Amino acid sequence: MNDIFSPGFREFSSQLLTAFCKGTEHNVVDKSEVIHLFEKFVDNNFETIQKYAYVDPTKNYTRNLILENEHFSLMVLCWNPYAKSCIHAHGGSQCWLRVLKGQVKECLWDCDPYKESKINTPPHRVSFANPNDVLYIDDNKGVHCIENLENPTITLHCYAPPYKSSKCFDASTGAEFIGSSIFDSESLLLKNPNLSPFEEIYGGDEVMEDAGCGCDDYGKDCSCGH
Ligand SMILES: N[C@@H](CS(=O)O)C(=O)O
Ligand SMILES: [Fe+2]
Repeated sequence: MNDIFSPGFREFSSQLLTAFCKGTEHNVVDKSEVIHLFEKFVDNNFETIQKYAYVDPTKNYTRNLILENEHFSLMVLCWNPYAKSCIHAHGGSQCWLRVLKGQVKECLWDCDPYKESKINTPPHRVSFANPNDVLYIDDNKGVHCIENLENPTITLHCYAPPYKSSKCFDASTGAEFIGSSIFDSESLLLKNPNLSPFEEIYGGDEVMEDAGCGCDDYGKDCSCGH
């Protein structure tokens, strides 16, 4: 394991590895076990994780890899205000997203990504996730897009196993295309010349206000538990 990792990272990484290796025969991991590991790790290592938070102000969102092995990848994503990912599947991986700072809106289409060639309906479900909330998705659950509202936002993602490309759908036409997952930084090595630390661009550690639950937007379920 690389020396840049703090003891907290090493412990978390080895616990994740244990969880992912023991999986089931279909290689599917107990979601709640990973959520529990996320909670423990983030609560004790918030400042270390923030060191990975680099931003390219010209992009929707910036992808910063912390670590990757054959079982999982762990990354910090930084979302500029009003950034949005395309509607996408996750290449067969299980995905956990925890909000560290700010807020995200998730639009979910409850469909089989590999049977669809176009997605041009409103989402089936919309949820909002605030600091400490965890969203989970895999291709059986459907496809999603993540949107950031006005607050600059940082999220921690884990994908098991890692995926390099996935099926995406154009937000305006609904047409499918393949998107590649490119990293702007990898284990603190900057790959993109436009990167600056999140704190330099958006300021320090002021507590972000809980923007509340917007589950009435589409009158459907909300994962916030309201
Ligand atoms: N899955 C996306 C982020 S999100 O929109 O869930 C990615 O890895 O880029
Ligand atoms: Fe995603």
